[in-house]
Amino acid sequence: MAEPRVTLDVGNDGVAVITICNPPVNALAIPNLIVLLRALRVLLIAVIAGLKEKFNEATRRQDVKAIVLTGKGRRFSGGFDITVFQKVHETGDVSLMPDVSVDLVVNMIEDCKKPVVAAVEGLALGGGLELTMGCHARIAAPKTQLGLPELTLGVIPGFGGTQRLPRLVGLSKAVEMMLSSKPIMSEEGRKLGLIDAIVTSEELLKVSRQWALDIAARRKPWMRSLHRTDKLGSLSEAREILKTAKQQAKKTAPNMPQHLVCLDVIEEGVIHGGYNGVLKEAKAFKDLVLSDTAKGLVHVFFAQRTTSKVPNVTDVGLKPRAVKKAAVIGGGLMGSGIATALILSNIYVVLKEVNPEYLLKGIKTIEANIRGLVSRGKLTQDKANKALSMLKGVLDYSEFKDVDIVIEAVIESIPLKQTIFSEIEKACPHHCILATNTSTIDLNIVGEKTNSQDRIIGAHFFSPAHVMPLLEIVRTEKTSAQAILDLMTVGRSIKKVPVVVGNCTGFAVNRAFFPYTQGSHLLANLGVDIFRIDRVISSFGLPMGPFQLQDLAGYGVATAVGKEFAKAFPDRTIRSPLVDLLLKSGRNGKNNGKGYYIYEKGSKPKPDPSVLPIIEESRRLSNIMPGGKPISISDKEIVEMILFPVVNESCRVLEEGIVVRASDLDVASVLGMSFPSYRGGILFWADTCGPNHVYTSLKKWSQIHGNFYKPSRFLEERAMKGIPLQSALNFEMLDHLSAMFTSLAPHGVQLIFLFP
Ligand SMILES: C[C@H](O)CC(=O)SCCNC(=O)CCNC(=O)[C@H](O)C(C)(C)COP(=O)(O)OP(=O)(O)OC[C@H]1O[C@@H](n2cnc3c(N)ncnc32)[C@H](O)[C@@H]1OP(=O)(O)O
Repeated sequence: MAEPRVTLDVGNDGVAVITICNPPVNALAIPNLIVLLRALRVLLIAVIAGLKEKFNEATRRQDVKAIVLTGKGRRFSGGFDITVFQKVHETGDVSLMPDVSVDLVVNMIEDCKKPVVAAVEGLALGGGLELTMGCHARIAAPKTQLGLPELTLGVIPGFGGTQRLPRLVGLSKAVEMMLSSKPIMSEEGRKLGLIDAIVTSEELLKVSRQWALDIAARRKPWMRSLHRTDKLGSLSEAREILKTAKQQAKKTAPNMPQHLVCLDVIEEGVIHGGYNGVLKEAKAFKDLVLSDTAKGLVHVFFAQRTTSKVPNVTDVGLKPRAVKKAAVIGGGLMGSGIATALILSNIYVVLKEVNPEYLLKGIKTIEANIRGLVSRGKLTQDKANKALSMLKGVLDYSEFKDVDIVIEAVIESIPLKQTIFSEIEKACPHHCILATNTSTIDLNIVGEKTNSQDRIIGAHFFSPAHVMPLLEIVRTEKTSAQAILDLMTVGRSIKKVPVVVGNCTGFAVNRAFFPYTQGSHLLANLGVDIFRIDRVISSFGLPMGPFQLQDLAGYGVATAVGKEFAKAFPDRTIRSPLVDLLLKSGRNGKNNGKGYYIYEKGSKPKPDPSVLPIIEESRRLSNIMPGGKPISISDKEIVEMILFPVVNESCRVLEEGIVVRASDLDVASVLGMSFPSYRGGILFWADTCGPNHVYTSLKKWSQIHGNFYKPSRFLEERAMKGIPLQSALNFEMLDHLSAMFTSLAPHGVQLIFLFP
């Protein structure tokens, strides 16, 4: 028999303790369906139903004087069950959302005839925090996380949070908490008035019970948050705060409707009262659940967690080994960034360089990285000192005898890397993982001169390595599952999201995105203004356009990487004279302050008009403008002509098994290339455009502009069969399923595919 998801225990003191039991995070609902047939729709929202049932019972029972609401397993609740959003997205049926805000939080909890106290520990996020705000008091254990992160899922708080949080902590703080989605700790919550008392974990239930009895006996106030106005300030102050917040939101989150909707809903409550605010919130919440933004963000939420599941690695009973000491070879930009990330997570690091001068430079860069975090308030001075005490600079291998992992981060030279790997094979213990941070060189070549192919692995960080969240873990056919698992564990412990990928030129992210720069150069040579291209791509949601990105990376990188890709994929590489011309004219991007843009200290990059004659020259040399005239193109076409080739290459990456699943590439594109998360990642976005539209567009352009746009076989097949690129099903299975459901259709059975 299934365990009850909500329990009720009445003590001798007359207090009913209602406990949410839904590990691991006590999410507030459990749909128990994998495939839904519309005719047989059954959805069990067990926690919500359980809460309603237990609150009914506690209210009815004569022996109950007061109620305490808590969560099992030292985590109050991680909020509403996000898998229900997934079901809504798959079915388009918003009626799957249970009615909670008024039914449960207002009617059963806040307006309950008996006092209700929340006993909160670990975390109370989203709907979890909203339940507590419906209670008449909140007692918390120390260091409990309290937050409303709904905007990161493309929705707004939907159980009254937009109304009660401003009434408990004041409008400014509430707006900040909701728009940033960042949780606060219970200690801050106590100062703000969100929490009534902080007590130890051991005393939490005892104090909460007594608090509830004290309210019942009128020894403590019986507060209904929704009825309060004392912290809202005057109407004119509130209007000013909301106006400023709206202006900010338009600038910082232009493509995310949930920010402005959230502020409108808050405003409704301030002007027309909390209950009206709750009603408007419920409606807006349901509208937003169905938005493309919510679909993309919810997809990324689960996709990110799925990256931790790697077939034949994480499901074969292996245990990760401890990594306490690491060695980083090379103190350049990447090496020092990697070392920074490691020491920040308490991993002891020896940094090796070839001479004292380079070593000192590397250590200084690490110190500057750490200082930067302190000055931005992201790290305390104590933690900074602790991190720096974990670092030792060395010039030889004598410290390598007890390291658990080596990460090599020297320049991209095959002979140098081969020599280093032969040396570290001898200097390190047998269990040590031998990792390289190469972004282009085949791992089999790097390890060719060793007998340790099973522990050779790629640890591909993205620059700046101590900031960017993605870690591509590159495996060859010979890399052992244990080495992969160990590196995944190191990655998570240094707060990266590890994505396991296969070995090929550029691995997953750089390979998928190599057509990004190429496509933008093609458009430039076809006569499209480069600054317009950058503006359009930024409006689409990338942090900067392709030309500004190239300025940032430096043209030397572009040339070196371009050569590798031209060698690996000659059939689909475009040759543009533009970068050579820029280099010849003494430009090297942001590095030397001369690029497509002008870089002045303290101000934003400005388009540099003196680059235009160089672009004209590139157009003249490439000579691809039809009839010698610039093409006419819409903003939408600019996005598509630059990003559809990326989708096309992503399809090849997927088909070749370089990534385990399509959603891994979505996560990698978001975390490694800053592709907008609200578009769900590169392949998810392509599915929203429609594989057939992507295919027919590429085909049309390939007839005009050549092979660069030629659709891949994988894309063609998916487009022809109308199958999403995200779908993990193979073509044979789909043929079989489609035949099966064609035979069922006359009987009125409609399949809702749940593409994993
Ligand atoms: C109406 C309301 O206003 C709407 C809402 O409440 S929307 C939900 C708001 N809540 C959130 O956004 C919180 C989302 N969750 C998190 O941030 C993090 O999971 C956490 C901080 C709670 C815990 O983090 P951590 O300990 O690292 O565990 P994490 O790996 O993320 O999660 C553990 C498992 O719980 C699942 N999970 C976490 N929160 C969940 C939720 N709210 N719903 C469903 N599943 C959830 C994860 O998918 C994961 O499942 P898996 O093991 O099968 O991959």
